[in-house]
Amino acid sequence: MQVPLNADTMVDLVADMVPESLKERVRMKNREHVNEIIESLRRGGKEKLQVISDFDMTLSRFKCDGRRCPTSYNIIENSHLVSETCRNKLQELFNTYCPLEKDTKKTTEEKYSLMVKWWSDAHDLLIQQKVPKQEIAGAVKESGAKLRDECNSFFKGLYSNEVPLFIFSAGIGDVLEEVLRQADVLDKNVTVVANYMDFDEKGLLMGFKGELIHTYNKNSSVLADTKYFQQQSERTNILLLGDSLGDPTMADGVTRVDSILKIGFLNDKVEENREAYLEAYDIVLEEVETMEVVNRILCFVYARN
Ligand SMILES: Nc1ccn([C@@H]2O[C@H](COP(=O)(O)O)[C@@H](O)[C@H]2O)c(=O)n1
Repeated sequence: MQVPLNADTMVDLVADMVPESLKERVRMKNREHVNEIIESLRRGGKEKLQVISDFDMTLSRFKCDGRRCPTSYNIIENSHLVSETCRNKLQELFNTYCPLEKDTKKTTEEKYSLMVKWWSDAHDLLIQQKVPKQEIAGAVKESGAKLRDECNSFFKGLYSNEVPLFIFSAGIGDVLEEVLRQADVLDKNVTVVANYMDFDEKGLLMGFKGELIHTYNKNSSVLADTKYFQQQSERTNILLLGDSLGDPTMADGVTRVDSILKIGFLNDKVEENREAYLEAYDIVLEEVETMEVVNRILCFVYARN
């Protein structure tokens, strides 16, 4: 259900943030509230802003030319770095657990242990393959992984306006960093927390570092080093970007939040998932492969002087 804007009291900023071509695919449960948050982000300006984003299927594309794009795990899984038997087992895991991950009828508690099992089994299989560090860049190059349209402007805008970007991902850190490096957007304002590979002295995968991060523990519980958010303590306005129902908790570790705008990319099974996404996010972008709406909001914030 969409709440009508009270035209007497509020300028409809959202109208300027949504290009005509995307109007039908941008939804909000409460447009008035979204207007209020955007206005309050603008008042704080770029100095008060920090961005927290998921990676797979949020910064990276979900589909390209009608075909699914790979996640950071799929990039390794589809490459020559794993045997065919291993690939089949990883795909079996994906086919079993991905629908459970996306199931909006199950609670987070119900999904939690299933996700731990998925990630742990996949890590075990990858470790058995002794994936060589040296060959990750080649696998990324050949993978067909792509960032969303207008992602370059998104990254470069944040960098030139000195706005920090925290990428909080349950994907493979080494792989997603390489995707960003090859797109030439891995700048100094970007911090990544993800599942990083651990290599032996020969550069072969022998484990994963730190606590396992999966879709439903992307919150302060896995941020062993809380220094990052302490360093950003003056930045009390948050723009959060995600694609799953686990992503809205990514800002839980932020020391103080004045305003937060949560934007969710609903990539698949739109009708079925719409209600749950409208509950979880302030703005829902349905099958939208571009960062245009996000960039317009950011430009509006940068423009304050
Ligand atoms: N073995 C696996 C485990 C997870 N995935 C998918 O990767 C996504 C991870 O990362 P985010 O950047 O979105 O946090 C996750 O949503 C899983 O669907 C996978 O492909 N293979």
